[in-house]
Amino acid sequence: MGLRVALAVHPDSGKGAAARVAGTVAARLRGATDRLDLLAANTVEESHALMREAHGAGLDALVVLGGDGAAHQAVQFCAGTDIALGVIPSGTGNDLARALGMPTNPLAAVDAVAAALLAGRTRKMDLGRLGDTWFSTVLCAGFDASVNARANRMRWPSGPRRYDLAVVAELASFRTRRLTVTTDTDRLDLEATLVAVGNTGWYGGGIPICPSARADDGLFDLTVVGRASRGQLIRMLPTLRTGKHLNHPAVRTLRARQVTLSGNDWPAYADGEPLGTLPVTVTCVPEALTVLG
Ligand SMILES: Nc1ncnc2c1ncn2[C@@H]1O[C@H](COP(=O)(O)OP(=O)(O)OP(=O)(O)O)[C@@H](O)[C@H]1O
Repeated sequence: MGLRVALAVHPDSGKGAAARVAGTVAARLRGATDRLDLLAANTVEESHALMREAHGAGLDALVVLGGDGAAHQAVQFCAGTDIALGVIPSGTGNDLARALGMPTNPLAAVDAVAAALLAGRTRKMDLGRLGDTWFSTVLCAGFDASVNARANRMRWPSGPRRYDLAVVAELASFRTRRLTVTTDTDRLDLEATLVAVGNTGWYGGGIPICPSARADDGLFDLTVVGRASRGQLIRMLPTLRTGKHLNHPAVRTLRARQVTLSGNDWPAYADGEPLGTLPVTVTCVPEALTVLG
């Protein structure tokens, strides 16, 4: 039996960017496989059904063409299996692709994925787990999750500027809340602005919120921002893009295998997707995912 690969496409990702390159991406991947199934889905449910079907028929690798939301769906299928995940970024955020060091151009990325398939080049990465749901990048709650929710609702603009505008809009209404962060080694009780639990470093389209996070150390890196005035937050915002926010006196960092966030009912977002409300307990599962490249 030869190399069997499925290409999961979320056509809408990146305002239709995925649909525009899907044909070329499929053609380039086909050359590196013995069989390529195209799974183009316009709803999450349809995407899950197609992935389940392909999975049942035996699959060596699942390559996803889309943004972090599409990758999040594919991770659910590959986690804890031998099916290798390839990520070809064509969304607005692409933070998993960034963490994997994939080229940002989808055509360059497909060439990298095809080369990895041909060479059988895979590596393992850790994943976060919340109940039955896996996440690959950052779980966040508080100000950043409110920004994420608002950015998801916005139709304009596309790209990272959408997050910048959502930040400004959320600043006007956001209130700090009591938060308890309990890890296997620490406990913090504080009036908090936000908390980010990073398996990898970036969220929001390239913001290095947990700049020291590594996906192969079996640990989460946490960034917790305590009480900060609107003025302090505004001054902190530009430093988010450079990782300098960690120097701010309101910022605490922790490293842990397991984390419980409690003390309020903030919504939690992971990989840019809503994952319920606090309290949540998340665990870093070492080497839970095989990735191509
Ligand atoms: N096949 C699919 N069909 C419909 N919706 C999907 C599919 N896959 C994922 N989604 C959902 O669509 C939303 C946006 O998709 P996606 O993240 O791929 O694109 P994006 O928003 O352009 O990129 P990014 O998340 O990197 O900013 C996500 O909330 C995701 O859960």
